[in-house]
Amino acid sequence: MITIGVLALQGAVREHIRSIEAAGAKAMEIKRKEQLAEIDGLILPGGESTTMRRLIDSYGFFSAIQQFGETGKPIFGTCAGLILMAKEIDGQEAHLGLMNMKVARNAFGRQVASFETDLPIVHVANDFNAVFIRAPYILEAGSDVEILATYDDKIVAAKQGHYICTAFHPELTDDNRFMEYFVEMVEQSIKTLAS
Ligand SMILES: NC(=O)CC[C@H](N)C(=O)O
Repeated sequence: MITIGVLALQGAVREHIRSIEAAGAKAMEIKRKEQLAEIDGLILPGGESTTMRRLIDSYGFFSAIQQFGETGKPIFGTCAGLILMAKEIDGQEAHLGLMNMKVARNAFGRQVASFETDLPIVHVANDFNAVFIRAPYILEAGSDVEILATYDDKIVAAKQGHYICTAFHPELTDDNRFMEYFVEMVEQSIKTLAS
C-alpha cells in the first residue's frame, strides 16, 4: 500500500489524514523533514500560507520539499497549499515555486469568504462537492499547466505533471473522488519511477 504524508505544521491536517485513509491509502503526519523519505506522495494542507511558510523555514522543510518534488514524487496543495506551490503570488514574494502559475490570495472577497458548489473537474467528477474557505484562485497558468476546474471563470484546480492543486478543500466532505485521483497519481508515479 502506498503512503501519503500530510505536512503537519499547521492547518487542516486531521481532515486530510481521514480523507487519505478513506481513499484507500496509508496516511502519515509529517512533522520532521526526515519523514519525507518514508512517503510516496505529499499533501500541503489548507491553513494560513504565511504562517505555514514561516514554520516550513524554521523546521528546515523548504528545500526538502522542493527536492521531494524533484525526485518525481507527487505533491498536492489544497488552498493555502496551492498558494505555497505557486511560482508567483499577486502582490508578494512566492514560496516553494513548484507550479508555473500566478495566484491571488483571499481572492473571492470578504462577502463570499466561504461557499460551496458542485463543480465539474477534469479526471475526477462532473459534480464534485467543492468547499471554498477564504480561497485563493489561479490568475494565470503556464501552457504546461492543465486546468482541471473553473468557477465563475476563475481557475480553481490545476495539474502540472506530478503536481496538483485545488483552491477548495476536498478533505472537508465525504466526497473522496479527488483524493482517490491523487492516490492514483501516486500509484502511477511509483510505476514510472521504478521503470
Ligand atoms: N482555507 C485556506 O487555506 C485559506 C488560505 C489563506 N487565505 C491563505 O492565504 O493562506
